[in-house]
Amino acid sequence: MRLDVVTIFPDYLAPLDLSLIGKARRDGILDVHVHDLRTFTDDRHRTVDDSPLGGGAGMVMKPEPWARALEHVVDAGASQGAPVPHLIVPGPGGVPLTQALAHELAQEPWLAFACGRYEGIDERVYEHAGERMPVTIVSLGDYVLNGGEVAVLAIVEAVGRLLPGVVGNAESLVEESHEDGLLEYPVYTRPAVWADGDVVREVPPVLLSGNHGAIAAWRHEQRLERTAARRPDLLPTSATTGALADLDVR
Ligand SMILES: O=C(OCc1ccccc1)c1cn[nH]c1
Repeated sequence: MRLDVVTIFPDYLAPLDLSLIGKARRDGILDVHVHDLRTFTDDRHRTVDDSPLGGGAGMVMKPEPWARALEHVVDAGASQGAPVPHLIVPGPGGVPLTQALAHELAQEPWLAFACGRYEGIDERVYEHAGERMPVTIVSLGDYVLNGGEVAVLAIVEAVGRLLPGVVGNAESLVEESHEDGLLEYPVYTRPAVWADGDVVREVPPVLLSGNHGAIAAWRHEQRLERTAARRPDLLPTSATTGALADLDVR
């Protein structure tokens, strides 16, 4: 998969050289290109923003540098088996990033990311890009960041880890939170009995029983309880009125 990122803070994307994503790049699974938006300005001050027309606080990102930058990305990556990338623009007003969306994006040969800053990007950039490539505004959640770079790191990690060969043990991708609509169960490791100062903390005995059926059942129960307690919105309504309704969830 080819990834292009356009930003005024290229250094913000340095973490993409680390850990699993960094290894995926070295293994040739990911081909990441970061572009500095200021490369595509045409004035001495390399201006990327200006005051909002119609008034209001803050600054808006100018359209011309973005149009030039996106044209450069399309020209640079044309050999991807796709003539254009799917442009992802992080923003508070976008569609929610979900595990389902991450799986969809992981199927694509070429993604490009536009990192907004200030009060946002001139709306005509979305129109201009939308005439040339698919454009999706993606939100990480209902809060406001100062720019899209942090969101791009999150989206690239959520998508990249789904690509074959990136996560060593593909088993660990199954039964995660949200993979099948339930939160994950609690996990434990040695010591089975932890002397935490003068408090002794033990692991649920079922996990030491060797009874894999009982362990699977206990884990499923834990996932239902946690989902009912923390994210009832994820549960189908039938479940909340049925078996779960009388669960003692704190
Ligand atoms: O703030 C966000 O994106 C950065 C951004 C983009 C455009 C203008 C200002 C800030 C964001 C919040 N949830 N998901 C993304």
